[in-house]
Amino acid sequence: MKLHRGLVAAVADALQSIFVQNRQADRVVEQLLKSNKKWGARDRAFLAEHVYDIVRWWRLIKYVSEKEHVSDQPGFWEIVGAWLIIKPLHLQNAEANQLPDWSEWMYLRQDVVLARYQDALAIRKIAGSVPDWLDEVCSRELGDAWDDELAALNRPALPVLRANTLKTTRDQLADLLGHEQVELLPGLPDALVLKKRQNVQQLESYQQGLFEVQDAGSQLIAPYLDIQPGMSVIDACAGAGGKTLHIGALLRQTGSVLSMDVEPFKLAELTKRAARSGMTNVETIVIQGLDSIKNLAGTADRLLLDVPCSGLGVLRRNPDSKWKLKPAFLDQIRKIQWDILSNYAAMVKKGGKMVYATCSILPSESEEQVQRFLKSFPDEWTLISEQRTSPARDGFDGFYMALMQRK
Ligand SMILES: C[S@@+](CC[C@H](N)C(=O)[O-])C[C@H]1O[C@@H](n2cnc3c(N)ncnc32)[C@H](O)[C@@H]1O
Repeated sequence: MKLHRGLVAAVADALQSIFVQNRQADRVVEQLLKSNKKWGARDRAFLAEHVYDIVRWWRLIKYVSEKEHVSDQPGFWEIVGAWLIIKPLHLQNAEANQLPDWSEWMYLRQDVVLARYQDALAIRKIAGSVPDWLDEVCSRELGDAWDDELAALNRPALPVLRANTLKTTRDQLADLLGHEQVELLPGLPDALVLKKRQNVQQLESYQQGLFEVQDAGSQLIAPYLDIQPGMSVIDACAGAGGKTLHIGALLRQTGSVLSMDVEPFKLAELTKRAARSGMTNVETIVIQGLDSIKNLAGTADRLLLDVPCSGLGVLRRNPDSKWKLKPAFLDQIRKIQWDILSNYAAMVKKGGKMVYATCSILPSESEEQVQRFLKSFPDEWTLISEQRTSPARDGFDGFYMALMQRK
């Protein structure tokens, strides 16, 4: 594809917004696409793909362009140029681009970039493009499995849809979207994978609430609660409601769902999404300290704790979090997870069940928290089962879930 100066400049500007102004990659791309309505489909795809690829391979590209130690303004044009040079070697089936003779690339030496690329391949944290501290933490916690997980987390994920069974079935949805566009996923009764990336949220079927975009790993969590009709379910870290909506579909308008969070704006979004999905048995509560939890002691048949976490299981979708996460945040978030698990469990009735879930590949946020909980409350709680999805093994995002029962 012939390179257009305007598009390359837009990629460089987007990187500046992400790395200098610290903005979220998906927001930056969305805004750029919205404000450049004249770009055709190929241009739009070029911009989105190149921004995400460069964010994903940021450390590797800085290394090959000899900017490894420039943290502030590394020269975004040269970064884009270096990526265009190594991309055909680094990604399968990537189109090669002839770099035009533009002044911004005057000092970019193709031979140096290619030689440094070969050197980089021998150093995991550079070839796999992760910060030193993250490579150390993951390698310590996962051992040899980290190599494969890292490789899988660096592959972009295709969008997975969940048919909203309050309004349709998976087969009807596949008919509507076109069978050539989608694939089924064995073991996930409501899931469809889109064969090609596209903005499905613009489709009328989405506006009508016939489906949600939800990764396959995430679609395993609500069913893990073992929900029966008529139950009262609390989703205590409900956010904008991805799992609340799935719980609603499993309850089939029987029973009730109480969705809680500390962020009112997320619950407001949840309420809108629930209305679109046709779910009528949901209420929301903004958590204001532990009193909100104590008031609900012993009221839930089922409790979902989809706790805040590092998000290291979903790096395929949010590659910029590799650069935004900090070690101190990990310590802080583990403490919050423990506070939630040890305090919120009291909302479950005797004999009721709870799922503790994370989208992290780290045992310290997942298995180890659950083990600590079971050791701290041996007379009250028992583990029924636990499960992990692995980006390397399953091709899903990396989720963890543990099902526990109150004695
Ligand atoms: C992993 S996200 C939840 C995603 C959501 N369940 C979904 O499926 O879309 C974790 C949520 O926990 C919320 N949170 C953070 N601290 C909390 C706390 N102390 N109690 C309850 N929720 C909390 C965050 O605001 C965030 O929405």
